[in-house]
Amino acid sequence: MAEALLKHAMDHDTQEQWALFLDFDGTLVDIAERPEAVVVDPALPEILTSLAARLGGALAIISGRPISFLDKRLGERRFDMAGLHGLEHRIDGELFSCSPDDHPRLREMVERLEAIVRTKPGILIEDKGCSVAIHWRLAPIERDYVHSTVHSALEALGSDYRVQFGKAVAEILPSAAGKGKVIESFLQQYPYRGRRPIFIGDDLTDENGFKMVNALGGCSVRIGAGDTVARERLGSPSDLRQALAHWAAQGACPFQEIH
Ligand SMILES: O=P(O)(O)OC[C@H]1O[C@H](O[C@H]2O[C@H](CO)[C@@H](O)[C@H](O)[C@H]2O)[C@H](O)[C@@H](O)[C@@H]1O
Repeated sequence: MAEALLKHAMDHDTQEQWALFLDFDGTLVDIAERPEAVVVDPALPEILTSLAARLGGALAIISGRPISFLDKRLGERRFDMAGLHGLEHRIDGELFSCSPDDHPRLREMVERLEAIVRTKPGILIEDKGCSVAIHWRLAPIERDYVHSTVHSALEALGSDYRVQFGKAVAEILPSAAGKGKVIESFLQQYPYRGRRPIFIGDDLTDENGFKMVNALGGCSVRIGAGDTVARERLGSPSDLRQALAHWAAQGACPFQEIH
């Protein structure tokens, strides 16, 4: 009994050291044909809530999606989050948002892009206010067309904006946005401060976050195949959900690198 209590206390101490950062698309949920078609496993919000409690609240979703979208899928104001690749974030209920009004040139460009792709069936424009994603998953043949359209748009917009490529998507966003930077800023604030970061993601946009946590001596985990600087790998979102459920229930962190 004493041994069990001691083990529990040690596990508890160990949990207290980690700050967990989780990407959304392709990481917590499977990739779907269209942005709005993603399906959240009904057990996921509860698993994340238990895990956040184990980690003293140091759990945040770090996504390219708007926070408003993630709240609808995971529960209103339930989790700390960074949305739009870090352009907006919410920590301990306090929201720091990005206003589309601060991006008039981007807003004009979104209108132009919408008009341009209207003639191209299968290309989807996802207008996220302070950024815009152009998807070609439904029309793979249009990949090069989207690349060249985005490059022309960027020439017109200038260096305040950059492109972020992802899975069958090119996104135009303010140059300052980046997952590494926002993870670093979470780590300067309670309850993340002083903890060792773990970042789990699946895509090009997550590489920047992996680099940051590697540099900070943390743990980086890539979901699925592909070149990466992440130091560990899991096969699929379903493998990750299982690992997180186990961690939430048993208290043992499933990632080898941090043992
Ligand atoms: O940072 P994330 O949470 O991984 O978000 C990255 C982008 O994910 C979404 O697009 C991707 O998922 C879609 C749904 O599965 C899929 O149809 C698309 O091909 C993928 O690129 C989302 O729509 C973007 O806004 C996010 O930036």
